[in-house]
Amino acid sequence: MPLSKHLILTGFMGTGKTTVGKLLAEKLNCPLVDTDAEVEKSVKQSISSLFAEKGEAVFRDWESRVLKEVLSGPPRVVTTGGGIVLRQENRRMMRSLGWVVCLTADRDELLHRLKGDESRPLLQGNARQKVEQLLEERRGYYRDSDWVIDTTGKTPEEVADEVISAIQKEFSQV
Ligand SMILES: Nc1ncnc2c1ncn2[C@@H]1O[C@H](COP(=O)(O)OP(=O)(O)O)[C@@H](O)[C@H]1O
Ligand SMILES: O=C(O)C1=C[C@@H](OP(=O)(O)O)[C@@H](O)[C@H](O)C1
Ligand SMILES: [Mg+2]
Repeated sequence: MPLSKHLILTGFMGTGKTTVGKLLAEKLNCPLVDTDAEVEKSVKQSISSLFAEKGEAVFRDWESRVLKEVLSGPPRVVTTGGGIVLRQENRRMMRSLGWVVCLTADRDELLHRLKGDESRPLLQGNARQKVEQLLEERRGYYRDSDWVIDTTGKTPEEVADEVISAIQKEFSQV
């Protein structure tokens, strides 16, 4: 199904953006891009090693650059990193060029999904404390979206179907 605008997934780490985005792209038969994967391709290193070598600010610059480039292309399912909402320019671009669907999940479910994960530099160490602090800092930004979908207790497949039915009215305008 052709999209008339980007379908952008935002939300905290572990809410399932990357997983659900893949299912959405399959179900809608449309192209998919993940901003983290694009950053990794551009810098030719993993996000963890980019954070370790250059720090978060350099990652954020790459993230904004990649978002701008992705959103200037044809409509796609766009999965983002959880911190993309931190910059106002990113939030503005996403709201004006796409439908923004924010995924959420209960804190305990996030911790369960992310347990033992070593690929997310911001959660290394005391993950519970870091999740709580970052959720608190970002809560307002995540609310700035067209739809908020709670994924707690749902399979990725169920979440993808819920996203599709939420935006169905808009699809029929295509
Ligand atoms: N709805 C879900 N229920 C259970 N586990 C999930 C769900 N969505 C994602 N996961 C798992 O949680 C982890 C993080 O998912 P991921 O898609 O990478 O999240 P994000 O991109 O939002 O950080 C993965 O191990 C994934 O398999
Ligand atoms: O929330 C964040 O600041 C981040 C989320 C990660 O993406 P996911 O949300 O896909 O895990 C990745 O962009 C990076 O580790 C920073
Ligand atoms: Mg992801």
